[in-house]
Amino acid sequence: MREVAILGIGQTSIDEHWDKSLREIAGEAALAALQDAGINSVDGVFVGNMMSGSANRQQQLGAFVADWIGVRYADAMHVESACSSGAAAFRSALMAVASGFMDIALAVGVEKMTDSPGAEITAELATAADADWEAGQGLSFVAINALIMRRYMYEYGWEHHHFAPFSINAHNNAVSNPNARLRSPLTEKDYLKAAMITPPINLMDASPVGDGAAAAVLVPVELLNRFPPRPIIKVLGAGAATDTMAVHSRKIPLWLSAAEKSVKQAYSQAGIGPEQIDVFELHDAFTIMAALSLEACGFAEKGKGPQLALDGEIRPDGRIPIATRGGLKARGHPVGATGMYQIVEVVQQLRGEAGQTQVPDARIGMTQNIGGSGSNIITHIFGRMN
Ligand SMILES: CC(=O)SCCNC(=O)CCNC(=O)[C@H](O)C(C)(C)COP(=O)(O)OP(=O)(O)OC[C@H]1O[C@@H](n2cnc3c(N)ncnc32)[C@H](O)[C@@H]1OP(=O)(O)O
Repeated sequence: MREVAILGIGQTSIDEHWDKSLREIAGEAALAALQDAGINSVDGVFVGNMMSGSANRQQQLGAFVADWIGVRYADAMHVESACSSGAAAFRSALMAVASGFMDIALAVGVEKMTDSPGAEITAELATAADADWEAGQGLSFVAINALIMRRYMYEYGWEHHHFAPFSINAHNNAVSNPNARLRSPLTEKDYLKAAMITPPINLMDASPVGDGAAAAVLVPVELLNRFPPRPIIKVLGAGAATDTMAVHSRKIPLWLSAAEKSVKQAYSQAGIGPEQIDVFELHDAFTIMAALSLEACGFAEKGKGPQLALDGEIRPDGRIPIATRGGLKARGHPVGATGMYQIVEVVQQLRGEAGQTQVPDARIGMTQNIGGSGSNIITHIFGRMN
């Protein structure tokens, strides 16, 4: 396998982009990544997306995006893995470049959710759950996560207000991110008085829907000397694992086994452990998911995730900074694009380009993108080499 580096990154703002089509959003991020890389053609295009078939009546996003950005005769494909489609596209591009199948690959994550009315978005999102045993019984993603959070609070003795620091950290970090969906700071009082959606999850525990795209260009490290000098950000480790589709089939519903398995693969490839991670963009689609992800990745003991947040250790100056550009909670969660936003943001941190929420001396960063309720989890670790 060849070592792989990130040559360029690009992203759009996350918003209700009524003025832009699916192809325009994807193209904006892809062309920004090519421009950042200083190139105008690639060998392969991998496009992560979850719901364009139903929300935008458009499939075949590999050819669709390649055509729009003027890349002809490339190897191009659409990669779908629910909310982890973005990381799945990156992983596909990584395998193609690492194996030598291609030299330059473009990974794009795109989602244009707000073409659908709210009730339809909820139903489209629920296609990532088990159709027979969850969605078909009327469970939305908010409801599934509410059941998990309620059980977690009961088992480990936490109360709702103990989850506030996850949301406050995310919202406060998003204020200085020009691409974030929600850019207002948040206080504990705001968190506590937010509208209840599905108890115990209120509006400030949930990520918002939105439209956006993010992209990255991957090249083998051995070819970097063809390009002008730049900060070298290398992929140090990658892992992926699945779990049962329905949460009720799991022996331990409060433990993200797929996160544990995928992160172990990534740590092992990188030759490091959680103590070496300087910044972690995790999948805080709901505050409970942030707690579970921190535990499964070795940053907190089982049932103790909220303590890290209460102690301030998740802030940019803390032990394990998370959601440094707003996370899914406030940067936004255009589902199939989210995994690529996480990667772009970690690259920004390692390049020292994260502005007011820059993590001091960040050298190693990790991303973790969750599909379904933990049924498909993809982890990547990146390192700054110069
Ligand atoms: C594995 C996984 O990733 S699963 C996760 C998949 N994603 C989800 O399930 C999405 C969860 N979120 C949602 O479904 C929706 O955002 C909801 C239900 C929380 C809110 O939706 P709606 O009630 O339709 O909100 P609506 O779009 O009408 O917005 C109303 C206001 O709330 C704000 N808002 C909407 N969502 C959020 C949010 N999550 N946090 C904070 N503010 C929000 C809007 O900006 C708007 O503000 P304004 O009145 O100042 O303009």
